[in-house]
Amino acid sequence: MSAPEKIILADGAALANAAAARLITELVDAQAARGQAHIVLTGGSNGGALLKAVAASPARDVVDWTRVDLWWGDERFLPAGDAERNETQAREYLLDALPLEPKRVHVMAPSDGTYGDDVDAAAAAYAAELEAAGNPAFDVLMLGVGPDGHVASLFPGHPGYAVTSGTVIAVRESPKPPPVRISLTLGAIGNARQVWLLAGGEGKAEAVAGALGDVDLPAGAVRGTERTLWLLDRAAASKL
Ligand SMILES: O=C(O)[C@H](O)[C@@H](O)[C@H](O)[C@H](O)COP(=O)(O)O
Repeated sequence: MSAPEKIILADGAALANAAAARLITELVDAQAARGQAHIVLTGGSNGGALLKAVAASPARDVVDWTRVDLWWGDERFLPAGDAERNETQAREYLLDALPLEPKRVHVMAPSDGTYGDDVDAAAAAYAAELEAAGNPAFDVLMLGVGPDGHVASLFPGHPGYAVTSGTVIAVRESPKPPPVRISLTLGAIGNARQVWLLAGGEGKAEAVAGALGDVDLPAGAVRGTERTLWLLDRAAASKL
């Protein structure tokens, strides 16, 4: 478990660019050390901006994308191709432009896929996929932070936050729409070498201050084994 550290950037654009540059470097380092890299993507605006910044970076070509495994921290349980799916957005912002190995792109099932609308079966299938890959220690796991202090689809006071076993859960009645989701558990998140929390904008300031203070929030509960890094802009850091 690593103690939280923070880096404060001027604004949202600087936050996205700094996180993108850092991600590219970490991917290169992980591949040099271990031959491959596992990263976990997040939904949300800050995670999306990071992916767009990677897409726009000339440095992205130093990564061997054919040896990157992509996972998701959470997914909105919607039909394949739905514009609100985190997968759909990630493909549009970055993935479609990369020479990825399709079998290394580990998407959480849509609501009209193999498991139909059975979100429990879809969550179990993702846990099985992680297990089949050896429950990898993710090199970098990125998380957006909600104004209520949620990360992935683990919401304060919601049952998923209290789950202490297993790697993947089905989430119902999510306070943030859509209501049905799939999420990594706190335990699975804690298996990452590096956990990065991305938060930009004034709307996040209270959650950031609470999570880095002593409020019991999912954003404050996550830790990487080697590093827990908050990447903030000035507005999100304004209540620290
Ligand atoms: O699927 C999702 O909605 C998320 O993965 C969620 O956890 C998100 O990252 C935060 O809500 C922050 O989102 P914003 O960056 O858009 O505020």
